[in-house]
Amino acid sequence: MLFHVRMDVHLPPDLDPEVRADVVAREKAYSQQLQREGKWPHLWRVVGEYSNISVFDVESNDELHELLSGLPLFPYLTIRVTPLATHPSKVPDPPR
Ligand SMILES: O=C(O)CC1=CCC(=O)O1
Repeated sequence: MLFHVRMDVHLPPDLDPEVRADVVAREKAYSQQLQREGKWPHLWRVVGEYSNISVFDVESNDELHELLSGLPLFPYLTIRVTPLATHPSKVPDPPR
């Protein structure tokens, strides 16, 4: 199941710089592990914003919720999830 996910990051400006660096480093490691596992196939920066547009490829709503709520940045995120379905006009991917 594919999900479009927008994450807007709201780190408090007065957050201790060491705490900030730690949570950002843990977020990077967590996201890169999920990318390697194929569960987070797209991660894009939104131009001019501290936000990303992502696509997750997971088995269920519950799995997506588990992955998102495990994000180290989760307490600082506004997350909007859009479930994706196949468009009827989509040309099939060529065989590999
Ligand atoms: O910077 C962001 O958009 C939040 C984030 C998601 C994965 C990551 O490493 O940072």
